[in-house]
Amino acid sequence: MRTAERELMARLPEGALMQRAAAGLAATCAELLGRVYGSRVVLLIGSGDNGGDALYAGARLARRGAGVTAVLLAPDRTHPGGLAALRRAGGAVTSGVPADGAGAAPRAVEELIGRADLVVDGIVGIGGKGGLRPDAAPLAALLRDSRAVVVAVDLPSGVEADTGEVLGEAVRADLTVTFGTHKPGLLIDPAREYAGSVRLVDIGLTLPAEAGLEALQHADVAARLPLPGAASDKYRRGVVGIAAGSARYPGAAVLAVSGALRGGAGAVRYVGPAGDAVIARFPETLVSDGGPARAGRVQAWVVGPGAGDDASAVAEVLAADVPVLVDADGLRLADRAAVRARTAPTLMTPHAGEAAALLGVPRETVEASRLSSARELARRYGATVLLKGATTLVADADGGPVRVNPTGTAWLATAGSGDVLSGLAGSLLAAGLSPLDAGSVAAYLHGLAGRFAADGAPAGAHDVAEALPEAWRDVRV
Ligand SMILES: NC(=O)C1=CN([C@@H]2O[C@H](COP(=O)(O)OP(=O)(O)OC[C@H]3O[C@@H](n4cnc5c(N)ncnc54)[C@H](OP(=O)(O)O)[C@@H]3O)[C@@H](O)[C@H]2O)[C@@H](O)CC1
Ligand SMILES: Nc1ncnc2c1ncn2[C@@H]1O[C@H](COP(=O)(O)OP(=O)(O)O)[C@@H](O)[C@H]1O
Ligand SMILES: [K+]
Repeated sequence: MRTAERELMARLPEGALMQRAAAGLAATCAELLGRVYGSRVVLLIGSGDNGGDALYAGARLARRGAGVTAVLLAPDRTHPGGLAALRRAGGAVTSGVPADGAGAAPRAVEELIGRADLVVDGIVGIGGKGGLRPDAAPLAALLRDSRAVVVAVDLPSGVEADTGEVLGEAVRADLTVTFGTHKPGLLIDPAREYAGSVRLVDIGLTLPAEAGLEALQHADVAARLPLPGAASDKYRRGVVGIAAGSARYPGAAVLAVSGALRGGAGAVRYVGPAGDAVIARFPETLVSDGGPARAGRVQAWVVGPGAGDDASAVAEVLAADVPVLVDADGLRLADRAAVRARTAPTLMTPHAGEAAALLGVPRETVEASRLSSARELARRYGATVLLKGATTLVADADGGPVRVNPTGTAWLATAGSGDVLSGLAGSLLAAGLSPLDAGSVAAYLHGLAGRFAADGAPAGAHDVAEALPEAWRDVRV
């Protein structure tokens, strides 16, 4: 962002970029207010350009008849042009600095925020680090109890722009207006949750071709879906092997197969102790006795869902010279050296708890730092890692762009939905997708299917699997 901004700024008249940002911001605020004239708007203003954006937007609203007051956190270092514009437009200004530099915001500011219809958070944007400082933190705390709509400028102040971490107090916004491109902090939890809905304002930047973080869209997924052609047969489409389930958890096998049948492979082979349950539900499954090594040929393996303590199946699968997806119990049973020694691709699909166990850190650490956790796991195991949870991330071992899934929904937090995902992703691997594509396309379809299956009401994992064809069709339109 900074590089792209510098290049563009050098070619444009001074302040042009900020005016574009402010115009987009003001338009969104006006839309949220409905009636601008007579509305009460409070601007929270830090010392940088983020505050400048907010001040210019505030000036636009004041010219349309809003009562606008700017609360300055650094009265001596406020963006001068923005402040002058607000004053010219008839806006008011007050200090937001706590009496002793920390603690509570001034009483007058508390009252202002209490009466506001809309608050614009221009405390800090991409220039901030380390959570809000003690002088700014009380303002974020005040917003939590306010009835006003909170609009964050570029990012909710206090979240880490590059990682999605939240290191201390941060603003919780209803909506964030961001400029140029989405920042990781708007896409990855926990920060994502602070942003509310996100609106992107194009300010004319030329962005680098390769980003640190990528989010597939419908067209990207459609282009990666394995579709049968005239020359296809079931073997050419790919056979996926599922080594899952146990006497205790036969359902995991059924659910993994249900995902695999809807992932584009031409056939699904099942090995394990839940063959009867699988056949009863899905008669098209090729069930074989004996371990993975004695099953027929497959183009990819899925091992682990509900597998209990069968370490031998995991070892046999890891020894196979085809792409392998390791999930759930398989992650616990897999030997790290055996994973690292593999020459065919490996895709690991831990949730935060499993990732924490693999990294030797508490679960909360993984949840608080998803991006670095996924990258670190991928690096340590020399594998592609799909980290499940509120935000699903897929990281390759080579450190290239990480894929963030934009379709997830909390309705997916239901037992067995991860088993569906692993079957689905394994099927895509068997159909020839790279682990990065298989993982991110699977997460995308799975998220959509979760939304379709739930549609505002709880859905079980089997409902998610049954909604996968609808997700395919939706993506292909
Ligand atoms: N460049 C452009 O063309 C365009 C840029 N745009 C906009 O500019 C924004 C970036 O502006 P920026 O670089 O001035 O930084 P910014 O985010 O305002 O914060 C820096 C100030 O905050 C302070 N501060 C730091 N950490 C803090 C903390 N934890 N808690 C509290 N305060 C903290 C720190 O203060 P200091 O350390 O000096 O005391 C510093 O002065 C960007 O997000 C976008 O909105 C758009 O207009 C489009 C065109
Ligand atoms: N809060 C959430 N928001 C979005 N998706 C979630 C959330 N919690 C869990 N998920 C998704 O639900 C699935 C759960 O998988 P997993 O944890 O393996 O459960 P199980 O082992 O019961 O199948 C994953 O795809 C995960 O990304
Ligand atoms: K902000």
